[in-house]
Amino acid sequence: MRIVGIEGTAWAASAALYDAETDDVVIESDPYEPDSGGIHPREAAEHMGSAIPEVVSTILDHAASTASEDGDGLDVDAVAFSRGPGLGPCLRIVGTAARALAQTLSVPLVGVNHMVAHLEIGRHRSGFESPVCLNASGANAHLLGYHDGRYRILGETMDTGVGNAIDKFTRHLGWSHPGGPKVERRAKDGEYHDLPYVVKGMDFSFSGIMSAAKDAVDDGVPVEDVCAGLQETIFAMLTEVAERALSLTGTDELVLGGGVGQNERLREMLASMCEQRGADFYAPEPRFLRDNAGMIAVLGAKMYAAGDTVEIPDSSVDPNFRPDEVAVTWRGGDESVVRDPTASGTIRGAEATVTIESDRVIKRRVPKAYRHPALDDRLRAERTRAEARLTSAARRVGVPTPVVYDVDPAEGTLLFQRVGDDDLAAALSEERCRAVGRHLAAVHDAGFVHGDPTTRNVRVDGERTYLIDFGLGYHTGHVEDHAMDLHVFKQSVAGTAADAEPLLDAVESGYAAVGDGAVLNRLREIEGRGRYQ
Ligand SMILES: C[C@@H](O)[C@H](NC(=O)OP(=O)(O)OC[C@H]1O[C@@H](n2cnc3c(N)ncnc32)[C@H](O)[C@@H]1O)C(=O)O
Ligand SMILES: Nc1ncnc2c1ncn2[C@@H]1O[C@H](COP(=O)(O)OP(=O)(O)OP(=O)(O)O)[C@@H](O)[C@H]1O
Ligand SMILES: [Fe+2]
Repeated sequence: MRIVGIEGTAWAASAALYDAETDDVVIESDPYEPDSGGIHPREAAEHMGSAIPEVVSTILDHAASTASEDGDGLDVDAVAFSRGPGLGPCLRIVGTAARALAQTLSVPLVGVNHMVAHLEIGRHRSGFESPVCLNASGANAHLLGYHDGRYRILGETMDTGVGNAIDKFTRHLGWSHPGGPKVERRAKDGEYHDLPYVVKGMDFSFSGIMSAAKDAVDDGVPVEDVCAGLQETIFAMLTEVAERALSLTGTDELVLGGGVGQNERLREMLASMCEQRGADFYAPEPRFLRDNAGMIAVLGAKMYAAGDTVEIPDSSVDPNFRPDEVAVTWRGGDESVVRDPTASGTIRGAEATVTIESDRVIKRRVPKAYRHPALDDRLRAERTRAEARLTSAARRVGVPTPVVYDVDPAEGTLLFQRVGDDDLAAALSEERCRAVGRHLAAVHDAGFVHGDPTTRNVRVDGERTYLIDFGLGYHTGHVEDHAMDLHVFKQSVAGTAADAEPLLDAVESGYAAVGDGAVLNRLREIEGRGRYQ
C-alpha cells in the first residue's frame, strides 16, 4: 500500500509518499519564513498556494519513478491530508489540493487530525503499544493517552502553545521567526536564571513566565541567562507533567511529538526522567517532529486500512479540530493507556517515593536529575513545606487528611499517618466523587487550593474519602484558581474512567452542595475555552 500525504496547517508546505510494505517515507517540504514578526496567516496562505503544487509534483514524480511495473499508473492507493487544527486559509488550500489529487488519481481521500499524526508517528516508529504522548509544538502543548476508543487530553496548556510562547519572547527581542532554535543556541552560553514555574495538576501555563522573561531582559539580565532559565523552567514543567501522566495512567512508555521536540535539552530532560523511573522514552527523528507530510501519510495509511476514508462533500477542514474529537478507527477499542498499578512496599509517585509501613508512610521528594539543581532544590523545599501546612489546614476545616507527624523541607521528607485502603483511581464511585467535590469546596472556602487533585491523590476506605498530596497547593481566593482545581480533578476522572459522565456530575453536585456557585460558572467557562492561540 502506498499513500500520498499533504501537510500545510501553518508554515510547512509538505508532501510525502509512504510505502507501508517497506515502511519508507519520502518527504518534500518548503517552509514559509516570515520576513519580520511571526506567522502572518495571509502570507502563509500565499506561500501554501505556490509551494503545495510544487512539493506535490516532486512527490508524484518520485511515485512515478518507483511505481511497481505490474501496478496501475503511480501505484498510489489514497491521498491523506491535514484537516486541522491550523490556520483556516492554509488548511483550505491543502484541502483543495488533496481533493483535486484524489479525483485525478481516482483514489479515496483520508482526512487526518494533525495533532494525532504528531502522536501516531512516534507510536509507529517506536513500536510502543499504548504510550502517553507529549505533543510540544508551536501552537499546542498537551498530553494524550488512548482510552476507550479516543485520545484523551490528560493535560494541556491553559494559554498558548509552547513554541508560540518562545517565539513571542524572541519577537520581543527583535529576533526572526522561528525563535525556538535561537533560544536553544543562546542558552548554551548562559547561566540559569530563576523564573516563575506554573503547573496545576497536569495543566500548565506560560503567560507568567513569558512576561517575567521579557522583564528580565528589559532589566538588563544577560539574554543568554534568560534563555537558559526559560528552557530550564519551561521544559522542566513539560517533563513534570509528562511524569505525572505516566504516574496517573500507570504506563511506562512515553513518546514525544511536535516541532519543539527538536530541542536537545527537552529530549535530554524527558529521557533522564524516564530513565530515573524505569520507563521507555522515544523521540522520532527531527524530520518527523516538525510539521511534515510524512506523519500525515503514515497515519493516513492506518486510517485507509481501517476503511476510514472521507467522501469529498464531507471533507471540509476544521481549524479547531481537537485530538479528542477523533473517532479512532485504527486501534482496538479495548486497548488503553491505563495500566494496573502494582502498588507494593515502595510506591513511586510522579514527584516522590512513598514507603508504606503498617500505620505510617514516609514520603521523600527525591532530587530529579532532569531539573537544574537550583530549580530542583527550590521546588522540593517549597512543596514539602506547602504539603505539611495545607494537609493540616484542610483537617482543621473538616476535610479528612492524614496526620502529619514530621517534616524536613531541606531533605524533602514528610512522615504521615497511613490512611485509606485504596486510591480512588482503583475504587471510583459516584458517592466518593461527590465527597471529593464537597472536600474541595471546603478547602476553597478556607482560602486555598489543593493544586493537584487527581484520582491518585484521594485515598478511600469503607466510609471515608481522604485528600492527600497537597504539595502543589497554595493560598488563593480567586474564583479562577478554585475552578481550575475542580477542572483538574474532573480531567483526571475523565481521562481514566470508562463511563465518566455520572462521576463528573457527582463531583459537581458535591461541590454545589457546599461551595460557591460562581466557581461552577467559571468552570463552565474554562471547559469551553478554545486553547489554540
Ligand atoms: C497546528 C500546526 O500548524 C502546529 N504546527 C507547529 O507548531 O509547527 P511545529 O513544526 O510542530 O513547531 C514549530 C515550533 O517549534 C519551535 N522549534 C523549532 N525548533 C526548536 C528548537 N530547537 N527548540 C525549541 N523550539 C523549537 C519553533 O520555534 C516553532 O514555535 C502545531 O502542531 O501545533
Ligand atoms: N498517607 C497515606 N496513606 C496511605 N497511602 C498513601 C499516603 N500517602 C501516599 N500514599 C500512597 O502513595 C501514593 C503516592 O503518594 P503521593 O501522591 O503523595 O506522591 P506523589 O509522588 O506526589 O504522587 P503524584 O505526584 O503522582 O500524585 C498515593 O497515590 C497513595 O497510594
Ligand atoms: Fe505541528
